[in-house]
Amino acid sequence: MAPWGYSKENGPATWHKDCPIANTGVRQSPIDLITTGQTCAKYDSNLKPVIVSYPAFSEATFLNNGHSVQFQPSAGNLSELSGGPLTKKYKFEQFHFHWGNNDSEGSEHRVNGKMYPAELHLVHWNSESPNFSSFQEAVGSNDPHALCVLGFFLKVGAENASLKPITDLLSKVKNAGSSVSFPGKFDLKAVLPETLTDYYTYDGSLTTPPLAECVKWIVFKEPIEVSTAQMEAFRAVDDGHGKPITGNYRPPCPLHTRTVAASFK
Ligand SMILES: NS(=O)(=O)c1ccc(C(=O)NCc2cccc(F)c2F)cc1
Ligand SMILES: [Zn+2]
Repeated sequence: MAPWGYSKENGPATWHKDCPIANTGVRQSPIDLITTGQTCAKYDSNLKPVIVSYPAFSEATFLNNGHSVQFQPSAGNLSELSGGPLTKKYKFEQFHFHWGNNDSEGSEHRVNGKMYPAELHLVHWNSESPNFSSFQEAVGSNDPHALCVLGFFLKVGAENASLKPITDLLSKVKNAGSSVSFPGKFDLKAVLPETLTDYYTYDGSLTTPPLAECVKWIVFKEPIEVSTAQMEAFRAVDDGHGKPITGNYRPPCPLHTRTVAASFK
């Protein structure tokens, strides 16, 4: 089978062929985050702010893998995540984005059915587990919280100066499979809202094959602003079949018996 993607021929509705968990899994991601009514997110006063320690990355690769663009620092990076719903410390692995070809679609998670134009995923793995000692092993470990992904919605507004080094690099990785070593330092902390207090959290999966059900998801309520020009820069990145990547987002999956917790009222 052709490698998975987001077209009619290889998109989310076909992934079950190589990845049965797509249809049989009961903790698949993304989901629609419902804030009122029966199955809505439930306020949990025990949920603490998320704590990130992201010293500026000095060595990293920026890659177009044909289904997203990904920023991956060298293995030595010391960036860590803790707090929030987590009981362990997590190591930063990479960040990447999901986006649409217009401002009314693009995010993977939705809020009461509303999609944002894009979503940023900061991927981490549990560095304190005795069962694995790398990201790859964590994904394959069957540990329900082997990974923690922080999701941030992007919305169109003012130019985001902190993300400019990334959006300015998109033209350099236009072709699928191309990568560049990131020039200089990148301060990821500056991209995020100061306070990481208001978020939804639930147990889910990778949103792309192998769709492993090993992710503690933390999706922040407050979107990050980017300019129209910055959004357009994502939409010019190619998918390896001579077309721009437009709509590299999976539709929402059934909640099943899961509950979503909210750290805010
Ligand atoms: N969108 S998301 O945040 O849910 C997500 C995060 C990471 C990956 C990933 O690393 N895939 C490649 C990969 C690498 C090593 C081992 C794997 F199993 C694997 F899928 C996929 C989806
Ligand atoms: Zn993602």
